[in-house]
Amino acid sequence: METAVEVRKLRVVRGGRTALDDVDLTVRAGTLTGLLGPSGAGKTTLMRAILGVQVVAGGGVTVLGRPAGSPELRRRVGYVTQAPSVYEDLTVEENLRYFARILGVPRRSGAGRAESAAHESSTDRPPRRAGAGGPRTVSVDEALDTVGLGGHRRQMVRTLSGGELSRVSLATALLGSPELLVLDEPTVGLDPVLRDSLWSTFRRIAASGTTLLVSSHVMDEAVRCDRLVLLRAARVLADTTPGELLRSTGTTSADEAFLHLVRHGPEGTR
Ligand SMILES: Nc1ncnc2c1ncn2[C@@H]1O[C@H](COP(=O)(O)OP(=O)(O)OP(=O)(O)O)[C@@H](O)[C@H]1O
Repeated sequence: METAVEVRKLRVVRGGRTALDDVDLTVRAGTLTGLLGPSGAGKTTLMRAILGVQVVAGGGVTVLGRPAGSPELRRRVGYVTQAPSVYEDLTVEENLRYFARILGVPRRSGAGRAESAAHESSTDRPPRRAGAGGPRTVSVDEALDTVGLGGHRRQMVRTLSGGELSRVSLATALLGSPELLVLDEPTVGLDPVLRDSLWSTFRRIAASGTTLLVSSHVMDEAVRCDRLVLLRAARVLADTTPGELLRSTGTTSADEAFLHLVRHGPEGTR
């Protein structure tokens, strides 16, 4: 399988503190990878390095076959930070149309710069990934449907709930039809029902072939991922699958598994 992100011997120092230390990581294309770890573990720093906006002290990051931060990756990689990046005094649809115009994305489905998928329904399919036919454009309608905000399109952003607001930011990132989507703690502060619904959205997006890297400090979200990378104190504690994590630690929840790894180290797994 193709590699979307390759991190080798990455070392980052921020404000005199080692934020990442000798980090190796491979993210395979088309997978949903969870980046988990406690506050301060280095998750945001690693994401920033993948985006190419982090000064690094050693090692390197390759994204979609190019050095992280290469100009040509700008359209191919989407990033949603913890801070909402949409305009409060516009409606949901106005925000999306605004960002679509900047990106040169058409309003309607399938009519973009890409050739493919002109007949895809906008309601039951997530945005599709670039295939042999070249990059495909995700329309405003498709992005709204994918995040389940079709019914809120005329609502002012400032009146949305926290979960809806997160999903507007996610929808704007989908517009560029990124091959890699990097989401920094998208479920923080949301209730379990909303978190569950967002994770279902991530799974749908991944099923369409997009690579997702999603950070969280809620360990139990780990089970929704194809792969898990556990960070602790600037280092990778484990790079595994949810099933293997539980099996190797002899635990029944991701929280317990993490505690087991902290106490006994990766070598202490059964
Ligand atoms: N500008 C900075 N100056 C000094 N230290 C910093 C700076 N930015 C980050 N750090 C430190 O680097 C370490 C990693 O931070 P990072 O934001 O990557 O953690 P995180 O895992 O994303 O945490 P959280 O879950 O709380 O967002 C932390 O110890 C943090 O205090």
